[in-house]
Amino acid sequence: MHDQVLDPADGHGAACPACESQAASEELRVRLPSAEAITTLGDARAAIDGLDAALAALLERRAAIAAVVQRLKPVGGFAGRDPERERRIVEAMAEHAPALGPDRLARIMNAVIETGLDAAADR
Ligand SMILES: C=C(O[C@@H]1C=C(C(=O)O)C=C[C@H]1O)C(=O)O
Repeated sequence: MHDQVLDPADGHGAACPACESQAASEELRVRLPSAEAITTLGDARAAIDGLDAALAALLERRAAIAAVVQRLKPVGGFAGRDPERERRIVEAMAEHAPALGPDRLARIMNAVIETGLDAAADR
């Protein structure tokens, strides 16, 4: 098992003020269990439950921030969908998830982005 800290500013060159401000951000520490170290069904499910709890928190936070983007853009919501921005998001994510690769990540992120736009419409 190992911990890994992902800095959102990495690879972007520009710092994120909301990430740097202690008052405006929280940290989520996530244990990243190694698949090779897991040998039982119970342990595998426990590891998945831990990762899913972190994923849920990240997805909810992402949706809230995507909703802010929709309010700030000249045309928000589904009408303001930006395929080029979405392609760059997937490309950047693929660097962190080479085993999934850009095609699978694109499918995942399409669902994440569409669900976020749907949730933003309720805000
Ligand atoms: C958030 C934006 O709006 C839409 C939603 C996106 C997202 O959830 O990441 C990405 C691109 C757009 O389709 C944006 O333009 O940055």
